[in-house]
Amino acid sequence: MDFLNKIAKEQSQRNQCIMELFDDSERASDFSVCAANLLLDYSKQNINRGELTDLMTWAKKSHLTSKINSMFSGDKVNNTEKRSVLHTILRVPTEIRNEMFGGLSLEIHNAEKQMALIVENVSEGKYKSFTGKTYTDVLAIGIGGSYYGVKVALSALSQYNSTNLKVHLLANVDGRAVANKLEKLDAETTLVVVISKTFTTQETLLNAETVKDWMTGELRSIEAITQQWFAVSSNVEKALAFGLKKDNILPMWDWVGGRFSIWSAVGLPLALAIGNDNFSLFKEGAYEMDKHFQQADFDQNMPVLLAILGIWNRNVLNYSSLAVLPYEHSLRIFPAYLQQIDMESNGKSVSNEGKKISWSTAPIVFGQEGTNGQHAFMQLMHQSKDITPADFIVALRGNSKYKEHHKVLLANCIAQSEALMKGKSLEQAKAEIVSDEKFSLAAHKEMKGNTPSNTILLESISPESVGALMALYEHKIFVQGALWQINSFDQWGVELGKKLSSQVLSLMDNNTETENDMSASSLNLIKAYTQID
Ligand SMILES: O=P(O)(O)OC[C@H]1O[C@H](O)[C@H](O)[C@@H](O)[C@@H]1O
Repeated sequence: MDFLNKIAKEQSQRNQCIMELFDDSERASDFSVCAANLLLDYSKQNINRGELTDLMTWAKKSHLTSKINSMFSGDKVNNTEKRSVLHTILRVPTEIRNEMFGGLSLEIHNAEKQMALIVENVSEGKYKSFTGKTYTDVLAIGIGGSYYGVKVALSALSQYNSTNLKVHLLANVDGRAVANKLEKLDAETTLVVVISKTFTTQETLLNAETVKDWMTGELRSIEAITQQWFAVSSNVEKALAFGLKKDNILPMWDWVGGRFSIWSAVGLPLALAIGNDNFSLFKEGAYEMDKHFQQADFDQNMPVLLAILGIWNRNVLNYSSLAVLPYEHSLRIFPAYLQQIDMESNGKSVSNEGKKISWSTAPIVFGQEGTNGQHAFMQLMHQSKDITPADFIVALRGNSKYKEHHKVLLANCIAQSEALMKGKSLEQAKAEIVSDEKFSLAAHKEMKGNTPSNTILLESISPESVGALMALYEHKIFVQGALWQINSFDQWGVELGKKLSSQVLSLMDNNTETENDMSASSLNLIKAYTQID
């Protein structure tokens, strides 16, 4: 990182205007790249050719190629947990995978077969419920990585739902969320999938217990659980102890990180909605991106470019956030999904060797559907002092029935990236003042501009394009972690809160034996709870 520190110092007085970079007439076409049917236009970034070339050279010198190979070949790149990171092999076509990974490939193949069979039999009504009914609904219980991937892909691909099953997700432990789901469901026709890699996650287990009580109450038999419930977990013992049938437990391997696990049996609820064929296409799209990522030169490599531009913005230009703005209703969950895969992966400050690092890592990722953001937080992006880089994501084709809507959507997407870059000078604002307006109003209308953005174009929303998009960001995050020299695949930072929540729970139950060193603030809050009737 010495190189980055050096250029960050040199750049501290940098006053480069993005618009001026377009004096280079080839910029728009040269600063864009296609892969897996996606197009990334990064010409609105605040970086010139020379700077980009220097960053590429730095990435090469930082052994990025060997780090990429290392991940794909199964080295234990998750060094704190001594695990390989191989979600990518779940997307490799079987014949190629067999050659590369032999025994492991067979294990994957068996899980795929088991999953495809469940999807086929449930959606075709061959698997019946405990009372002999055809399933109408699926309730998937899981949180974090056992939720976001499914959630984002389910909503992105809702137009591809090809079975008659309605899939519902339950992540939040809030009783209101549970009540809200259960009131819509009929125990006789609901199939339940518990997704938990560890099968120890407090929220998931409590939700699962409550749903189990509901179902056994409704159907008056514990046998319903053995028949109507499936689990996806690496902790078979715990899943069995919960009451699940061995044949109904699908594997989750320790070499697949939770937040990268949608490609495994964790994708079961998704496949139950979109069907086996669409699920395969979803993986194929991701595989296209994997091949591109492994083969393309860095200056034509979409994930590498996205990662390096993010590092430029974070570590050289010192921008601390990233707005993710899908101009696409079906991608509305994408910012929330990215928050997990980006911030949980790279929100760290210790190197792989366990040393404190001096550079910043993951930006604060936020966002929502772009059109809605325009009428809310984008005011800040246009006029506050801080610069917020943005990723615009949009599909060229929208809903075929409402073409005019899609034109307006796309127009807004392009206009916002233009406005963020161009801004409006005080002079321009003054020139717009009409005679009965106060001249001082011009200052309020000035817009800072010079805000960098990427635009990612999908031809249309499809299983392949959504798969490719998700793989693109997975790899972007991997590259950033590799260059920041951190482990993107652990999440020790979430542990303390979990431990303290057990202590708090015990105090809430008035358990006087509980050892604690809670602050007076927290003890007061606990007391407030214990005093309600
Ligand atoms: O799949 P599970 O073991 O239930 O874990 C669910 C989630 O909880 C953890 O605390 C982590 O923050 C997530 O990375 C993980 O995906």
